[in-house]
Amino acid sequence: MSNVYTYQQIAEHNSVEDIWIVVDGKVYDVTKFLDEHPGGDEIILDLAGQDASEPFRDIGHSEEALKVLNGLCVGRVDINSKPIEVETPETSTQGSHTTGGEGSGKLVIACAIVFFIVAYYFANNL
Ligand code: HEM
Repeated sequence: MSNVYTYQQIAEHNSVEDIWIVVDGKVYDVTKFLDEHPGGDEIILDLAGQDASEPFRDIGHSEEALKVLNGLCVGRVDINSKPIEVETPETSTQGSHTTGGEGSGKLVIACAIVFFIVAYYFANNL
């Protein structure tokens, strides 16, 4: 595999539709493998467009995993390029903005006010 890519070029492949990762100086297109990954897609998405050598090794992937990885190779990293910060893609489970906490806080205050009004009413009428 003779294609050589800089970290800048690799970082551009960081969306769910097009995702590359680096393992030990080689570049892998994991787009199609994402759904099949036994460790889940999120874990790979977090490393989209970046060097995943350490996390990949830390998991202790099997020989079988290494074979799959080999089949996904699209080139190698330009040795003169330096790793850069990459924004990881949003997934459907992230980024949901709930206002439930704030809403229930207001409800507690409203209940407390009602409680004190009722208590005041009874205290003055008994
Ligand atoms: C393209 C790269 C990758 C390939 C081809 C791959 C392949 C596999 C395969 C085949 C397994 C099943 C167990 C085994 O055979 O070792 C597996 C499990 C796993 N992988 Fe990956 N993996 C990749 C990248 C990663 C990365 C970057 C991480 C994260 C940091 C990761 C985390 C995991 C975890 C946590 C499991 C364990 C799942 C379990 O046993 O519950 N993988 N992977």
